[in-house]
Amino acid sequence: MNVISVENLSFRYRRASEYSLKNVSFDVRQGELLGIIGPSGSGKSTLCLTLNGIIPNSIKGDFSGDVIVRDPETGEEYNTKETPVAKLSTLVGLVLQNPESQLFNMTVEEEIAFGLENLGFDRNEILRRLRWALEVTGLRGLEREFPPNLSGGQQQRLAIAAVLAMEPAVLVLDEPTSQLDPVGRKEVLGLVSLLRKEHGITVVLVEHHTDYILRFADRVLVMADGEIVLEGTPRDIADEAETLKRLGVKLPPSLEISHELRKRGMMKVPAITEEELLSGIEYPPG
Ligand SMILES: Nc1ncnc2c1ncn2[C@@H]1O[C@H](COP(=O)(O)OP(=O)(O)OP(=O)(O)O)[C@@H](O)[C@H]1O
Repeated sequence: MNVISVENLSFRYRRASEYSLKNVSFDVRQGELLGIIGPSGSGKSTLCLTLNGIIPNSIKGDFSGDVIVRDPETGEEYNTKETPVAKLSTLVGLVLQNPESQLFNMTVEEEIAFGLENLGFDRNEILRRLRWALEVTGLRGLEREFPPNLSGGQQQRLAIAAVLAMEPAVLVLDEPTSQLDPVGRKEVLGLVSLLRKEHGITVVLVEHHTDYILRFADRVLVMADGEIVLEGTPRDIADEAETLKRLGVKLPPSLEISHELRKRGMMKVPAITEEELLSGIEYPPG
């Protein structure tokens, strides 16, 4: 089942001369981790903003095509251009690059409960979801902390907890690690893997660390200049190392080295991991 279907979507910001999205079509399948990569300015953040209806409902411009969100529980379909963002936000949870910009409550637990209280859930349901979100994101014990006092990785996990508490059908993460140090990055990507594997949560992840996407995504979209230029499994995408380089996508070291070795006839298939790199080298060249 597709939880989101994007059909012939084009979007140009007000006053912009160029379209930021050009005839983009793809689906998000229930339970998958869909990775999105592409050079800076290729339209990844703009695309994320269309998935929960911020574009075109709050950020206006020239919008054509459709984004359809399906509620997996009821099967109901919502066209984002006809549905308020408040409703869409309960189905598509969006987490942005900068955790600080998303946190505005005095304590961790208030931050997580905030959206639930606004939706009018009863006290028991709020407590149940609060406990679950704290547990999953590893924030138990920090309930009373002032969010700005948390580390970057904890803050981003809190932003994810606040969104997860709404029990959305899809979690959309727009470069959630770009403002974090390596420790924070590991915490957040570890959480993404856990959500996908142990909780079956559907995740759309924009990440410029291609390494993680190629290792752990189920499917990958590559964007360039507002278009989807490649779509496939991580293996399919790794096979297009030359195209990725041309587009300005930074390759993970194993893929970069295996790409060079393949050109020299010293490797047959691209290596995503170091293990694949080490076991795939052929010498003398075949
Ligand atoms: N608010 C805006 N108004 C006008 N143009 C914008 C706006 N936001 C983004 N753009 C333009 O839209 C295009 C796509 O930008 P977008 O931020 O979606 O790309 P991106 O792939 O997410 O880049 P990055 O990896 O740097 O975040 C760029 O040309 C950018 O300048």
